[in-house]
Amino acid sequence: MDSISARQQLSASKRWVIKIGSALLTDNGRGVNRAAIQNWAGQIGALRRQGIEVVLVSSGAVAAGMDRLGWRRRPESVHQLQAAAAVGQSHLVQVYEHAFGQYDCRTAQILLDHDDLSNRTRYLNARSTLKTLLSLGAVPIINENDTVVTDEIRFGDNDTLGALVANLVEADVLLILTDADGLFTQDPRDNPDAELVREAVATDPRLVAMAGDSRSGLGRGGMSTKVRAAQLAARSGACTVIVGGAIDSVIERVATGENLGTLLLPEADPLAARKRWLAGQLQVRGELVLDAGAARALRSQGKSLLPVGVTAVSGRFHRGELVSCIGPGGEEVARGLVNYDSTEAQRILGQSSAEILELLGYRDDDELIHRDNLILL
Ligand SMILES: Nc1ncnc2c1ncn2[C@@H]1O[C@H](COP(=O)(O)OP(=O)(O)O)[C@@H](O)[C@H]1O
Ligand SMILES: N[C@@H](CCC(=O)OP(=O)(O)O)C(=O)O
Repeated sequence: MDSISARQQLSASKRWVIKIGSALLTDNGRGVNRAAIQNWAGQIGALRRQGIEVVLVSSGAVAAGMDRLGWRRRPESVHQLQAAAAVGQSHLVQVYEHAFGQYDCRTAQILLDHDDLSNRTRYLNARSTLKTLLSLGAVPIINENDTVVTDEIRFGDNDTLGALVANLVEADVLLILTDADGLFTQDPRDNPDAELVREAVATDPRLVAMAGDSRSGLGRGGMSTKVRAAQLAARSGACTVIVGGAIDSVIERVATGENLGTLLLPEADPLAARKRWLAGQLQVRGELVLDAGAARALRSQGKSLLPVGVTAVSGRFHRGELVSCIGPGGEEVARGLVNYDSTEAQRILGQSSAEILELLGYRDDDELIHRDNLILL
């Protein structure tokens, strides 16, 4: 993929995770930077009006708490860090709520820990809640649940959390806003000759060697966790952009395809990467039996699965879960994320999509499974 088409693809994307780091948010430790938050909220509001959904992953709780408690240096003790996070987090979300309120955007606070994403039930719950919030037009604001995590269950840095959230909500883009203009060939603070990497494949092993640690004393990961986050995000097909959050109108400009910061791309075609990730990630919750025409439409015509081509439904599943599509001869044809739950699927099977509204009283999608969410086997 060349640079122009990859950048243009950003402008066509529909769901972004935006991660904002501590150094940027707290203006290097001088309390929460309200003006910057106000500015990003305005830009995110503009994205939403263009139809792009945004999930925010915001750091800054510890740094904001330290400022409020009058602490100059980041404490060593876990309990002091947790206390600072508790003080800072409530202040942080209050600033966000006020800022987004100016643009008629609702916000929602979500605090996650590692268990929430590794435990199957909690993972699916988190995913459904986030998707529901997005469908309600709210901007979820996520941070690690610092006050309860222990070292064993810590994500450790919000770059990783941002990438896992991008996987969770199947985002197209992970935008990491930081205090450097992007990934440089060496840490630009020590090396004035370091050059900005404009674009690379996320898994390129040279990137990890370029990326160093954090210097601010506020941020945790530095560039190395950002590169690793891009690799994680690429697994579900997301592009990552690492860019300076203080650049004028940065979010809107990246969204128009402007060549800012560092673009890190998934290796394969993003859709193929995402489908591979889906296949490995999720458990099959049920089965749809297809008639011969539907099996052919999926296999050879690259079509979506419509209810009219389904003859039977088994298992209990929710909207968004993975189901298996079985051909009329009993062979597995495909797997995909289903748009209706098992009860709804029972009621609309064999019917044309035009009947969905009458049968269910509402119609979310015409397809039972959209072809973008289908993996042929
Ligand atoms: N190769 C590199 N390119 C750019 N920045 C780098 C590089 N290596 C290390 N860094 C450092 O990473 C810092 C950003 O990471 P960090 O302090 O964790 O920020 P954040 O709080 O936004 O996560 C930069 O300020 C920079 O000093
Ligand atoms: N959960 C922590 C985040 C720490 C962290 O990862 O910071 P950063 O490297 O600036 O994104 C906080 O809110 O302070």
